[in-house]
Amino acid sequence: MYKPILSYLREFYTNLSFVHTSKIRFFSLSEVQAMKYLSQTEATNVDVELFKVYKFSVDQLMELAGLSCSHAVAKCFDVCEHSRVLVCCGPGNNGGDGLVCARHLSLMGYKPHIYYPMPTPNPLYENLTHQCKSMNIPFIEKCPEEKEIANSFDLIIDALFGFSFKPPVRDAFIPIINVLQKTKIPIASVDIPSGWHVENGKNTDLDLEPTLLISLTAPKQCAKFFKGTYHYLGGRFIPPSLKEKYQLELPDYPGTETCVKL
Ligand SMILES: NC(=O)C1=CN([C@@H]2O[C@H](COP(=O)(O)OP(=O)(O)OC[C@H]3O[C@@H](n4cnc5c(N)ncnc54)[C@H](O)[C@@H]3O)[C@@H](O)[C@H]2O)[C@H](O)CC1
Ligand SMILES: [K+]
Repeated sequence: MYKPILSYLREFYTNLSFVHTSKIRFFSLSEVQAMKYLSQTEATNVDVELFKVYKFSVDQLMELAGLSCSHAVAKCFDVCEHSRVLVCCGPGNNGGDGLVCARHLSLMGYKPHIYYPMPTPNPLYENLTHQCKSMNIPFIEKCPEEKEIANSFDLIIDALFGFSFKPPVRDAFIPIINVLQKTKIPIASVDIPSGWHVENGKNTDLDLEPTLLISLTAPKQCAKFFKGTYHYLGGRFIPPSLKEKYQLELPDYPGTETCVKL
C-alpha cells in the first residue's frame, strides 16, 4: 500500500515543481534515511562502470558534475553577497570538477579565483585550465593566507580531494588544508570535505567544516557525519539500470534541475 501512495505523491509534487521551481521537497524523510551511502570501493566501482560499461568519457561526467556544483552553490550563496569565490583544486577528478564549477560560476556572474597547486599534466586538465584562463579567471600561485582569504573572498569551493582520498594529507596540501580549517568564510565541498576519511568522516586532525556539501552521484559514507547547513546531491547522469544495480535509492531530481537538496 505504502509504495503506490508514495509514487502518487511523488508524481503529484514533481508536476507541481514545474510550476514552483525547486522550492518543493517531494521526497519523505524515510526516503532520505533509506538513501544509500557509498563506501570508497562502491564509489570507485560505480565510477569504473560508468566509464567501462556505459562508455561515458570523463569530460562528459565532469562537466555535469561541475555544472551541478555551480548550481548548488548558486542556490545556497547569493551572487550579490558571495561573488568573490576562491576555488581550491586538487590533482584528481575532484579538482577537475572544481575547474568546471569555477567556469560556470564565472558565467553566472561570480568572480572566481583558482588555487591549483599541483596541476595534472594531461590534456583534460590542461584544457580545463586553458578554458578558465581564456575567461580571465585568475590563478593564484601561492597558498593564500587566512587573513588574505578573509579580506578577499566571500566563499571557498573545496575541490581538493574526492572519493579516492587516502589519509594522511601529503605535505604539498597541508598549508591550504590548514587555512581551510581555520577560516570563517563559508566552504562548499565538492563530493567529500577534503581531509575527511571517505567512510569514517572526521577521524583525522584535519577536520574542515563545510557549510555546503555537494555529494556527486550518491553520498559517500562520510556524508553521515556532515553537520553543515546545506547538503545537495548533484551529478545527474546515473542510468536507471546502474542505479538499480547498486540499489542507490536516490531522491528524484525535480523537473530540469541538475541538483537536489537532501
Ligand atoms: N562517478 C562520479 O561520481 C564522478 C565523480 N567525479 C569526481 O571525481 C572524484 C574522484 O576522482 P579521483 O580522480 O578518483 O580522485 P580524487 O579527486 O579524490 O583524488 C585523486 C588525487 O588525489 C591524490 N591524493 C590521494 N590521497 C591524497 C593525500 N592523502 N594527499 C595528497 N594527495 C592525495 C591522488 O594522488 C590523486 O592525484 C569524485 O570525488 C568526484 O568529485 C568525476 O568528475 C565525474 C564522475
Ligand atoms: K572536496
